[in-house]
Amino acid sequence: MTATSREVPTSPGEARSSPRGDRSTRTAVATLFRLTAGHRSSIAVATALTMAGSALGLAQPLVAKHIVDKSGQGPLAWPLLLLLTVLFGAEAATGAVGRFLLERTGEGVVRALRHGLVARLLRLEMREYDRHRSGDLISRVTADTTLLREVVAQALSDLVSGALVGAGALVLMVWLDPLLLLLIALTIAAAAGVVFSLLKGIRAASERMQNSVGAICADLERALGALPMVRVHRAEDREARRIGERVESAYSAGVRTAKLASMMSPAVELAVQGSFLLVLVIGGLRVNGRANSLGDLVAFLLYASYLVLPLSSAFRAVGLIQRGMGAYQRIEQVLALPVEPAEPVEPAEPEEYGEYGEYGEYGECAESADRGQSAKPVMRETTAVREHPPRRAEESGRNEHSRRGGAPALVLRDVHFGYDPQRPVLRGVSFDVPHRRQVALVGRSGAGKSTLFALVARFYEPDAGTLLFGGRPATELGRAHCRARIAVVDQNTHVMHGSLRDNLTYADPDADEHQVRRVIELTQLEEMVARLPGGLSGALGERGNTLSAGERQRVALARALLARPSLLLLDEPTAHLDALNEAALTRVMKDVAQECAVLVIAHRLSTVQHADRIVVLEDGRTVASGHHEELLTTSPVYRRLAAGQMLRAAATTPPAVAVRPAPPGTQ
Ligand SMILES: Nc1ncnc2c1ncn2[C@@H]1O[C@H](COP(=O)(O)OP(=O)(O)OP(=O)(O)O)[C@@H](O)[C@H]1O
Repeated sequence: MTATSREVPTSPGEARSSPRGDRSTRTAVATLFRLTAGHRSSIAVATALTMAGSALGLAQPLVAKHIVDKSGQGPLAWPLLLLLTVLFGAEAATGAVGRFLLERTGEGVVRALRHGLVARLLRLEMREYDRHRSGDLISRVTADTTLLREVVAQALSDLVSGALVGAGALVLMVWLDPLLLLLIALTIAAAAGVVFSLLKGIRAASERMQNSVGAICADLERALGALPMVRVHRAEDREARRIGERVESAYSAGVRTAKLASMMSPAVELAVQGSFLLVLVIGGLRVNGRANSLGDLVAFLLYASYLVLPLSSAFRAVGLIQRGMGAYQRIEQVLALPVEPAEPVEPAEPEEYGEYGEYGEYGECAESADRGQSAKPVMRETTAVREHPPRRAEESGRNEHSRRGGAPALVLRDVHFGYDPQRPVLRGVSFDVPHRRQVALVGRSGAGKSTLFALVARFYEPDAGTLLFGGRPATELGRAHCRARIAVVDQNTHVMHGSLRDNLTYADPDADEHQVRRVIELTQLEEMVARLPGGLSGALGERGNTLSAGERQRVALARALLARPSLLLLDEPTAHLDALNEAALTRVMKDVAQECAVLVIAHRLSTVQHADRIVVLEDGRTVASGHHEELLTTSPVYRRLAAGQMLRAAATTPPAVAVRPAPPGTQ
């Protein structure tokens, strides 16, 4: 079974139609069996073994009865004793194998759930990550499944073996002494009443406990993710208190679960001991009155233990299942979250492949560029990237076709969007990003520039309007194809724990050494690589926090270049750089823009001055577009931006003090 198969709801609609709100034990047991749908053969074998074990166990009292009855009449019946030993050994062996199979089933159920959860968590609709705390989501894959594993492994075997042995014992007890059985049944019914009255509380407490554990993970992640800020503001105690409250809440929910579960124990004990007492007293009286033999009493007592003990473990199993259902409910909530819908895989199109190979012909295009770019950097990149092989041999031929085809790399037509439908962020954005051009996006903070990037990356879908990639509607191309065309370097440059090489080749794991070295050279990371212990194989810390912000940004840019996108999205890539590095990177970007389309969010005059076109965003609308000088005269909004704080002057001098950047998340 996989977690995304029919057994667990995979969409909100399915989840709504599932009996999630129904908290009855019957539903819980039904859920447990539903979860084991892919393990039916193992369960069947385990059940057969358990039945065999039960039969072997049930035969023992009969043999014991004969041994007792015969011992009064003559010498000890050795063959019967031997038979009893064999029966006991065989029962133990079959029981052990059966139990192992059931426990393995429990592990299998949890494995499938974890696979399903991980697959789902990585594919949720972007809005869901805005709505949920990642620490809590992670705890559902770890803490909740761990609890469920214990429940499934233990409760399933207790339920199956308990039900089988109990049923067998019941039949034989009816045959031996129906009256005694009735008395036992009444005692058990009383215990069952107590147990079932406690189940709802156990489930609620367990759910509260798992929620608190999720909150602990989320709050701890919040604090560790912003540790420098926590330290600087001396908030360790405050954070510890905050997380401590969650710990207390988990503790009290755990204690309540334990209290309710332990209240079950006396009820179950009472049923067990009461049953034995009843059998002993009433059965003893009947032996005295010669209604039954002593052997009958011994056999009945043994059967009573076979009935009562498994039933008591079945009661405990039901309690355990309710605890597990608290955890499962949390798992099910995640499995019901909407994921990005699957889209049909588009057949390969000439335009598409052409664009991917373009860095391979960097130099050639630079030479044919008609915009009078400065020769020096272009020449440098000519040699640099000519050695960079196209991804496919046939691509270069298609490149020409695509370039002459001429559809812009990206077109936005009257795009509207709001994270919340009541609060639109984009209210009519239209512009083109032609191939081999650099378009700068400027606007005040909150104007919607990053939101636009999120739409281009298809993290969200526009409420209205159209996005076209290479002349084709984004919806027609499919998300994967749109994303394969782009690379993004944003302000939160994502550097992951792992080696520098892993980080650089993330988009293209098959990139060869030469290609990696070239992008390192392009982004001027050589010095950093030489300094890093282990060089390219050197480990970067969690979120790349062993690097400076500028280094992280250049690593992200190198990774983007290695991906050879047809559209490069840059969010002020020079933001963390000093004047020297800024100038170098600006040159690189200019050259990159000769081979692919570049859309750059700009906060600096130096960035916009190098752009082929500037698009001005104001209140979610494109209000002007053109060249820097042109806009200075035609657009009051742009003039304000350029004159005011929004477009910071190019850094002509490096910052006086190199500030060690805080890890991402604190920025
Ligand atoms: N995930 C989100 N959920 C809800 N609202 C959001 C989300 N991201 C951004 N917003 C809101 O959308 C608006 C536009 O934000 P956006 O980040 O696109 O602006 P921006 O132009 O990139 O700003 P800046 O220049 O400061 O980075 C803001 O009002 C912001 O609060």
